[in-house]
Amino acid sequence: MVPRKVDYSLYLVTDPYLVPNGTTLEEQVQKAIDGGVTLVQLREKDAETCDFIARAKAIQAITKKAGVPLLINDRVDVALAIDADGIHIGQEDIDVATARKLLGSDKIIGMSVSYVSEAAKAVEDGVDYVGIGAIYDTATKKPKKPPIGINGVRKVLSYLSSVPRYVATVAIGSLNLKTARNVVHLSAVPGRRLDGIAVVSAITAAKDPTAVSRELLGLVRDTPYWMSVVPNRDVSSVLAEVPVVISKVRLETPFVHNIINRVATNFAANVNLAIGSSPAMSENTPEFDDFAGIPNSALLINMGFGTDDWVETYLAAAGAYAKKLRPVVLDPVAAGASELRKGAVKSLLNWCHFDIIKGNEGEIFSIAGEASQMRGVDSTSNSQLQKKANVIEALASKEKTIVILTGKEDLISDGMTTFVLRNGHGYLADITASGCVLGSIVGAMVAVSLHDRFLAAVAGVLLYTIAAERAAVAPGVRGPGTFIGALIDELYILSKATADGDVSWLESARLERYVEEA
Ligand SMILES: Nc1ncnc2c1ncn2[C@@H]1O[C@H](COP(=O)(O)OP(=O)(O)OP(=O)(O)O)[C@@H](O)[C@H]1O
Ligand SMILES: Cc1ncsc1CCO
Ligand SMILES: [Mg+2]
Repeated sequence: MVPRKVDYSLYLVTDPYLVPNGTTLEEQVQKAIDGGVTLVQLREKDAETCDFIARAKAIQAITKKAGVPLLINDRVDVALAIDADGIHIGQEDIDVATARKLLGSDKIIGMSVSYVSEAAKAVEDGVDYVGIGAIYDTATKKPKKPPIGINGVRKVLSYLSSVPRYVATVAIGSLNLKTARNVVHLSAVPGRRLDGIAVVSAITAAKDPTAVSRELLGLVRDTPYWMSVVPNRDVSSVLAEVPVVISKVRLETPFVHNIINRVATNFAANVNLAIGSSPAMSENTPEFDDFAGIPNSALLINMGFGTDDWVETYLAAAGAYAKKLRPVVLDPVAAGASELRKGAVKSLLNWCHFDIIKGNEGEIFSIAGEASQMRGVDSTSNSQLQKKANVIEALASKEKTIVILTGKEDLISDGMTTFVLRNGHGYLADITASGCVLGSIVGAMVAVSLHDRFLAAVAGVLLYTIAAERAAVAPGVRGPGTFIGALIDELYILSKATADGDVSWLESARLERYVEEA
């Protein structure tokens, strides 16, 4: 028999304990289907068999009317009793061969998997789909295994792309409005992406399951802006747009939420004001949703200080901005300097998407898994340009991000185009937090230039490094101390001049497109 075509895009998995007071599971399922749920799994871990079957019949009346398939969790007998469309089984449940024999070839059989080895077994046994997870820590089910994150999904998808038979995939485990978009689109590997997401609490416990379902379906189906890269960018056309971005910051006063270390806090806040953006420094989780909801907001995560709960704070913040479809910049300060930092960056890249990642050579190489000479928070520069360019192109492609690698020369890549920028002044390496502050400037730029993050990065670096050149020779500047004040002044002067239409300062821009020598 030809397998039926199932739409896995938005797969509701029910949990009777999560239904809000004053409503019923049946009502929640109906509302979820009204919002676009494409597949339903009835999960009743504690129900008596007679109650399970009664409820299954009630749910089936709803799903049948809508033409949505209904699967039963774990219980082949219940599935047979109501002639459901299939079952979902876990690693410790009935084996696939027995289930298939009982159900027949035209029923859907799905299985939970966490690793490639489990996926391989499930494929061999003949399942129709695998539920990959748990992606995040999930409150709805006690995790038996550590959550696998976006990288775990990538591994299973890569494996499945090499299998001749098409086995469908959904991700499961804390998929919600904050996480779904990143998981679906960031986990994609060449030739293969998730068919959908399985959602438990975000829909079952929702006050408005229709609205949540509709929004989740959009996140699954709509390709986010960060999946597409403009090919063949040339210096002159990017340069022509730089003043537009810098002016927009001054005119629109974007809100830049900095989660930043105490060394850099005051400097970064003043620099934001100098270029016309509106800074807020906060690590207070309960206000993140409000901040993310401010129009033209952007988030900078600067992991300068390692506190006990830092990763949780960063994840909460990145999630809040992801939900509002607002940009997030990562400054992985001293990313390779300690095991703690290596682990933190790894977690962040496994759970979140970043629009821009900015770091010095040591930091970026560490994230990319490349050896470098880095020690402490200082960068070194003994890699060849080519090596740097190759590393950041690969990192940008993989993470669907823009990478800025700072140093005497700054390199910026979107994975396809790489620019080398040669402005700046040695004083920038003699003061603390010069890199941190650049991260905050780039946050302001990307807040007004979401559709072109590469341009935002170029605009931020040019404004900052040319301001530094001018500050270094400004009257009264004698060294790093006086330089800091002059740098803030020059950022203010150049930003205002640009908004007033005077862009002559950009004539000193020294940048070129990096082209690998044959
Ligand atoms: N020797 C230099 N000459 C010119 N510009 C420089 C030089 N060193 C750094 N810069 C500039 O300083 C800025 C910060 O880059 P850098 O690589 O020093 O960051 P960082 O080491 O992460 O800084 P920090 O950790 O102090 O915040 C960039 O804009 C870069 O272009
Ligand atoms: C010096 C220092 N220590 C932690 S963060 C920071 C600022 C520069 O990265
Ligand atoms: Mg430095």
